[in-house]
Amino acid sequence: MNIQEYADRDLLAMDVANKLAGDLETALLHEETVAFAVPGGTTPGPIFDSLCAADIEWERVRVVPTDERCVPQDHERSNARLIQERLLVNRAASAEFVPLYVPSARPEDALPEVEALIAPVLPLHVLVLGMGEDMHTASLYPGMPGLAEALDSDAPILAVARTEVQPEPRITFTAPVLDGALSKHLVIYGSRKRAALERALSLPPEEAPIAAVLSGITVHWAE
Ligand SMILES: O=C(O)[C@H](O)[C@@H](O)[C@H](O)[C@H](O)COP(=O)(O)O
Repeated sequence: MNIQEYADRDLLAMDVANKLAGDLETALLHEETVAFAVPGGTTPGPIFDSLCAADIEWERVRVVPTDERCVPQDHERSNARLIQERLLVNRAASAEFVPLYVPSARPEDALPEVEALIAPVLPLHVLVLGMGEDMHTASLYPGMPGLAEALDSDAPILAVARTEVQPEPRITFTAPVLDGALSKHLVIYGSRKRAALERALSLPPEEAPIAAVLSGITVHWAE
């Protein structure tokens, strides 16, 4: 793991967008199609705003969420909506979006259909993650039911029940899929998340799920 510090969040967003464009371009030299996994939340928007204009062969890029809230794509909490509105515009509009959520009575009922959608996309080539102050990443939360499975499952995705910290059920990539990405980036802002990351270095993934994906990752941090 290496940490790159930035003077402010704007500089971070522009530089990370450039680095991601470079990673995607490199992957496109070796692969016919490239899988690019991105998080939801409040952090990635400005990076997307810069990255969407990158002059790369977006038509060969498949964009997939690292995790998804089980809500309709037009819902304000949908990661698919965030990605469609902020990343898949401008030149990046020609990329293919692969959803992690499809409507179903229960999230777990949709897993076979979603797995069929993502199987041709895997493995992940370029990955961006966020992290909460509780050291969760994607929808892998400390102490959540099913975390042990999510940390070492052979299944690429899991349905995660709603908890007090997340108001809706989710679908998430499992830790081995995220950790196996060829190029991994974590973007965090502020001293509290920086301290949480430092704590995670000495904790097991069961207590700090981010610890399951830190090998070889580049951390981008601004206050
Ligand atoms: O669907 C999500 O919410 C993300 O995938 C989640 O893992 C996010 O990256 C962290 O919760 C950090 O969120 P912020 O960027 O809002 O701090």
